[in-house]
Amino acid sequence: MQTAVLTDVEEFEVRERARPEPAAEEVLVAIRDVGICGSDVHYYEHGRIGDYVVEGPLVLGHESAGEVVATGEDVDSVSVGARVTLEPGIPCRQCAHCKRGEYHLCEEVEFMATPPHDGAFAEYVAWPADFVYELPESVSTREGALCEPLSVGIHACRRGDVDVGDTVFVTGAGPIGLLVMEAARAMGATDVLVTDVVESKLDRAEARGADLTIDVTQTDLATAVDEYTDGVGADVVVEASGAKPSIKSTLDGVRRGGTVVLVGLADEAEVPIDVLDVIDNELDVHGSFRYANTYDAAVDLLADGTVDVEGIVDFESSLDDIDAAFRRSMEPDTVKGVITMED
Ligand SMILES: NC(=O)C1=CN([C@@H]2O[C@H](COP(=O)(O)OP(=O)(O)OC[C@H]3O[C@@H](n4cnc5c(N)ncnc54)[C@H](O)[C@@H]3O)[C@@H](O)[C@H]2O)C=CC1
Ligand SMILES: CC(=O)[C@H](N)C(=O)O
Repeated sequence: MQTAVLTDVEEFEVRERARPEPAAEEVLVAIRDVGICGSDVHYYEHGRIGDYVVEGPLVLGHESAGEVVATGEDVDSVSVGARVTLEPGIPCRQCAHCKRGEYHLCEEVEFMATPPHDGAFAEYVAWPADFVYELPESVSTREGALCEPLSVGIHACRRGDVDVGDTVFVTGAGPIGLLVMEAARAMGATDVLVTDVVESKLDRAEARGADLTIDVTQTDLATAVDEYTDGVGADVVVEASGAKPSIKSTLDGVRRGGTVVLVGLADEAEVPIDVLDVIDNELDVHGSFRYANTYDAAVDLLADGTVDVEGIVDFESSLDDIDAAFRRSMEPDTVKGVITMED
């Protein structure tokens, strides 16, 4: 089978590898669509993300979906021919976190395309049957692949306890910010405010239903949020840019007693925030890391049309053109590219 292997910084090779055999509890999936995530692009450009260093050939890609073509002998939950989306993190299933249901916090999790674990830019992937989710007919494999970033959005909104009638303020209109916006709407938020520094990203957010978009290079964020909320502030702020000034500004947008959810990963781990502000205004500040127990909800939201992930996709490309696809993904206007493999 063909795989796109990252062999060096900014260097892919499309290589032949042996097709994997599914273990007893696994299914073999013929991959159809794989989204290109910011983290894939980061590994491509820099060969590392923080302490995760690419030390050998690595297959990137963790936003994937395809068709089951074989099942291991113990699998009865899914059949050959089913179209499925693959949840990319496999936990140990034994530790205290796994047993509490917070399996995304498992220290032993093996996450696709996070060194040393290979990802899904490959014709076939063998994957545990309990971490694939069947797609109904109305959901394409391209949409199925985007259950991954949608899951990040769902989890962030759950962390923020987004509720009916809330005003949610999202900083950063990349794929994650846009899907936080979609998830917040699905959970009942009535007003969604979005910031960015790139005009086309804000146009996209507006076209997808943001009630107010704020270009923070032109407009003072605190004033804009104040005006929109009659001086109250947003109930929930979700930081989805990873930009240091944006992280600091979350406290300017949230109401007293409100919640800040930090999703964006800053280049530097330390970003000073005003703790007196947090205490005085009794803010809840939550980290949000990946997701757990979100895929069923993501598939349902796509199936009934509550959430539209197609609107974040800019282009589709093939495994053979993966290098050009990654270069295009590095452009500031691009939100999401998808690698598609024909059957
Ligand atoms: N906590 C988690 O589990 C996860 C975290 N992430 C992180 O979330 C962040 C967002 O992910 P993507 O949407 O894929 O990234 P992205 O880089 O595509 O989008 C970030 C957006 O923020 C905008 N931006 C830059 N500076 C800004 C500022 N000062 N104010 C407002 N917007 C600003 C950029 O123009 C861009 O549109 C990244 O930091 C990523 O590493 C992504 C996935 C999972
Ligand atoms: C941080 C990322 O973008 C990636 N999706 C991950 O969960 O590791």
